[in-house]
Amino acid sequence: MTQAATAAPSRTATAVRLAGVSKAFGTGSSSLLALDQVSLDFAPGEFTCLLGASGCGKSTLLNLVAALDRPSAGTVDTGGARVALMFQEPALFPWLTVTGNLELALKMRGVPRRDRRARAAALLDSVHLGGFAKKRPHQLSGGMRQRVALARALALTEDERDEEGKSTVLLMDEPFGALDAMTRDLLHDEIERIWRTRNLTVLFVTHNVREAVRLGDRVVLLSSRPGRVVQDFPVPMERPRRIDSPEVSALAATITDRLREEVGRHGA
Ligand SMILES: Nc1ncnc2c1ncn2[C@@H]1O[C@H](COP(=O)(O)OP(=O)(O)OP(=O)(O)O)[C@@H](O)[C@H]1O
Repeated sequence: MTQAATAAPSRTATAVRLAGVSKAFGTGSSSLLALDQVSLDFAPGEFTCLLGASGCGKSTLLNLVAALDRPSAGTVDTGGARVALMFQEPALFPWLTVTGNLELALKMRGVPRRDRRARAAALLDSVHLGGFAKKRPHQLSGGMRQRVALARALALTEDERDEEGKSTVLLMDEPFGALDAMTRDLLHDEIERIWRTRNLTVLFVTHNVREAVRLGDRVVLLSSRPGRVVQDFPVPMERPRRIDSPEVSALAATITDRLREEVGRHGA
């Protein structure tokens, strides 16, 4: 990840910048080009949904932004922002209580012991789970576990220094993919509220086109093998949006047609 010593003028308008990013796995004839020359800018506080057929490199892109992997070419610049990642599976520690899971994340962030209990309680309140502090993950529903996972992702961006004005980057890899439609609807409202109040820059991967239009300020469509940006759709509808509204359905239909074209082209 590029960490420039001095802030470039563009830094104020860009939370994450991918410039000419390619990622190949393997070498020689067995090498696979997962991402090819992807250039994307994400503004601070912007909610972007990434869509594409299976295998188009969406998770690879998130991994690069999280610095879990390095690009084969090009640069990924987060300007030193705090980056948190949330997956489809909540992956909580089953032997710890809900509070224990959050306190551990806060400890990893360097939050002093004396502050952890109160910070964990505040995080739990922010995802409306204040009454479940002492429960263990298996005692919660799937939706509740994802709320805890969201609180933990937010905990991983907490810092004892209160750095005003720095947008936190939250990477979400199909976080609601395993949930039923009603729970997912509720969590859409939750994530939208938290995104607004915390001024998060969100990169949200999904296979669900309506979900992308419900949530995103923009929807970026990627092609497969190699992953390239096919089209960047702005989502102009006012919030709050309903996933089953005619406006969301109409734009989702347009994007689905474009996605089908891409899938047809690549036989994915
Ligand atoms: N560590 C790896 N080694 C080799 N190939 C990989 C590796 N990680 C991903 N790939 C390949 O790179 C391509 C992109 O994978 P990636 O998981 O990023 O796609 P995706 O769009 O997130 O897929 P899905 O929607 O199915 O989750 C795929 O062809 C995948 O097989």
